Amino acid sequence: MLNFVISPSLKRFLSYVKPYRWSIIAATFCGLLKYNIPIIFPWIFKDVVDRLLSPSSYNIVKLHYTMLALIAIFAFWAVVTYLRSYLADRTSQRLIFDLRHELYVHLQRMSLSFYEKRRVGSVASRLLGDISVAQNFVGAAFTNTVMDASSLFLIAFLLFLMNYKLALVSIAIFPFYVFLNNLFKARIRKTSLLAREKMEEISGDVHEKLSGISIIQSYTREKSEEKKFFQDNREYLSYQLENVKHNAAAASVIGFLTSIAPVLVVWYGAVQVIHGHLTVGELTAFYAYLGMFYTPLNRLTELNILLANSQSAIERIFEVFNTSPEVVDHSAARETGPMKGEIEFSNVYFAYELSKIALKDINLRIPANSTVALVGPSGSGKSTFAKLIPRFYDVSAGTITIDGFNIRDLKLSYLRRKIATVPQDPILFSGTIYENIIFGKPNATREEVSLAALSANAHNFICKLPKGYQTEIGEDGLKLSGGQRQRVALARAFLKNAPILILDEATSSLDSEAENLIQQALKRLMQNRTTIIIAHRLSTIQSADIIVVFDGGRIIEVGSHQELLELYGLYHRLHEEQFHKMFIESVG
Ligand SMILES: Nc1ncnc2c1ncn2[C@@H]1O[C@H](COP(=O)(O)OP(=O)(O)OP(=O)(O)O)[C@@H](O)[C@H]1O
Repeated sequence: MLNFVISPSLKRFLSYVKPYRWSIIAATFCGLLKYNIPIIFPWIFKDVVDRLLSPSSYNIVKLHYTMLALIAIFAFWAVVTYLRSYLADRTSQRLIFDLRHELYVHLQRMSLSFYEKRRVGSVASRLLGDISVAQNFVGAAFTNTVMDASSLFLIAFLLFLMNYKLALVSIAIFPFYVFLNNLFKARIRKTSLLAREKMEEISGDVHEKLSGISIIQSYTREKSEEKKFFQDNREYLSYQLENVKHNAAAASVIGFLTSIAPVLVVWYGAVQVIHGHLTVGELTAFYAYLGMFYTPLNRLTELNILLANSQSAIERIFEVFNTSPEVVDHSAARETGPMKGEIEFSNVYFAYELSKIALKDINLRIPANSTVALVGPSGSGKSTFAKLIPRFYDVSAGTITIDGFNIRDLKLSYLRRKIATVPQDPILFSGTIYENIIFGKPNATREEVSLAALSANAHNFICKLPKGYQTEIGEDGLKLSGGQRQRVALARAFLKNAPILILDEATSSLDSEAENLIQQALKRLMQNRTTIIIAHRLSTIQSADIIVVFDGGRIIEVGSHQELLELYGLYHRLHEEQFHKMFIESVG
């Protein structure tokens, strides 16, 4: 009935279970008592009935003692029941806690490439959903199997002990029961799986479409979206209806079998009583045991599904655990004290995938405290170049040094502490504005936070908010404008005060006042540090010390604005195009 293989993931899962083995053994032992103690009752009931029916052996004092003893036994049963549930559930909850914690720690260390290959929702579902499903493995495999198998065995033994012919009659139904039960379960499982997969697809879709509702409305796609949802929903309905059909059939067929089993017992048993081969007490006990047979039998037949589900959850969890971060510290990685910020790329090549090289033969020296602007057509490699500096990816060939040290020889935490990144569309987390700014330096004082906000031109707008720095932002809080978000992000970078700044210029255009405030803040932020700007608008970077022009993953021009214009190359062309566009926009 049970079929599971000990895969490497399962082995690793079991290593998490190991510290709790004594609790699991104790829970299993209590479970054995919990499920087997009640089996005493029909046996005693049989004696009581038989003695009552034969007044010669009637002993009222013995009856009282027996019943009192039974109450005491059931009081003990209550204690082991408590212990069984408490120990088993406590163990599995602690196990989930350990696993979830370790998985989260592992996820935090995973390299960017890991997240780029997966949907965040699916990673989160492993952290939250799969771990809970895996928990069943402990309950089902370790405790239920032993408990249920032992009570089945004990009941069958008692039945045969009382009357082997009646025992054979009573279990004659079970092979059919197990066969039909498995048959229906397999069908129900198949349709439930299809339904669950469909629902996953639908919820992914709904999530995506509702987040992008403005696009749907502006392209007036409501009707076609409605139609697509209707089709998906109908497909889901058809799986569910199929399921309903199987469930109903299973309830009727299985119900029929479980109802006729006692009828057969009473029928054949009554004949045996009439012929004097069986006492009434024994028949009553038979009847009661038959009822007790179904609970463990049912659970054992369901165990396969439970084990299959929890095993696939375990595989999914350990698939993440078994993926190691690509970018890691080597054993001799070190910190080197204050950083000046001179960056040098030497013969750097980089490919996200083997077949496609994103950066080719990059050689560039960026002096400390200079401002370097990266320009070039979309997809030419600017962002990739910037991502290599904090080692979000490791170079495929060549070296990158900072102050003469290969960045691979520096501790990752040290390297990243020395680099502040301001992305195009800054990410602010749910929480207060204060918490968002202090993200840049968790031990900063209030004065440092306000100073950073002042430098980022954010202090004034924050003070005007109803709760100032303590205003909640994010999903349930205040929605900040694009410009305000950027200034909060700049305040974060001011607070971090790192010697290297990587700035991905925002592409979305802001009104001129917001733009001015940001430009002023940026000028301040760029002072006295090495700044790398991924530029999308050439107008803002003319004063950069070095402009680097990328095309097709190569650096094709390097120089100041004036020098590059005089080259009449790609920069000149891009510059002409942008100014032409701006001119058309301003007159049109
Ligand atoms: N995570 C990734 N996985 C695979 N390929 C990628 C990834 N990110 C970028 N690329 C590819 O690498 C090349 C360089 O992309 P990159 O983002 O560096 O260009 P870019 O110059 O910054 O472009 P843009 O100005 O549009 O942001 C492109 O061909 C792009 O398709």
